[in-house]
Amino acid sequence: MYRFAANLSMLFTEDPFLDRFKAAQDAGFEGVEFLFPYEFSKQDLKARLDSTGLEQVLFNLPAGNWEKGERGIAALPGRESEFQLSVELALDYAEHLNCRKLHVMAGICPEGEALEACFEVYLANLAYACEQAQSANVTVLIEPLNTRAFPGYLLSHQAQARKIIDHIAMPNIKLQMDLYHAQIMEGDLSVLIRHQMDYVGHIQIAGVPDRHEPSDGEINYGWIFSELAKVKYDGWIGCEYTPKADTKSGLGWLETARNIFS
Ligand SMILES: O=C(O)C(=O)[C@@H](O)CO
Ligand SMILES: [Mg+2]
Repeated sequence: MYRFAANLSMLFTEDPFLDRFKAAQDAGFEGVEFLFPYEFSKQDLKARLDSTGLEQVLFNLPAGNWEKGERGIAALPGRESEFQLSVELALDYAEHLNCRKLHVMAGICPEGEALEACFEVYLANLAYACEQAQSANVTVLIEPLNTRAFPGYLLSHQAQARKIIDHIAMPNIKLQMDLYHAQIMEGDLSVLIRHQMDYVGHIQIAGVPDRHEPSDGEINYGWIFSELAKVKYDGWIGCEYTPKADTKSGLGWLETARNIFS
């Protein structure tokens, strides 16, 4: 049966970042994920994992200048050396935190650059990242993002991700299937899940349209969890949403899910 990971970039933000590990443990999570660990030392992060017994499930490679609107550099021509350094840094953290999954963000094709040129760089960088990650037993994940929240992001559809994974043709590249993004871009989630399952390395969830608790909005996650059980998904489910109020009071949905699927 799948396990739930708290996304510490979005959950428990009532607490300072390093204290969110304990908050996640207290709330019954078994694992954590987050966007970027790099402003903290890997030793401090490891100490929090050790003291809570939580598993570090996933984090992202550095994604360029986030404040200035960058959303990844893997597809940005001219940034290849920076990308290679980012792979090295992320793998160093992953090894220390015993983390087996890294999300590589493609980015937004800069104005004036041809889309084809960005895709060419993206494919070459992904192949490089997979080669580097292979000996560390790390899987590289790519995630289609919705264009409402991430306008111009290069990867926005599930079929596009499958093509890329087929093209790279390495055993350690998989799909990060975020059902919040998939619902906004495509819908028909039950069929999508059946269709994509062989490619999936990680799943994330949130309510649609506002990215609040999974129980809030148009997706029936009770139904989705049984669909995942039917296709024998036994990986992690990353809880990547912005709580409507405080994190803890919004966790009723998790208790319900655990009761049904334990
Ligand atoms: O926003 C998401 O969805 C993610 O999973 C992030 O890693 C990218 O912002
Ligand atoms: Mg996501």
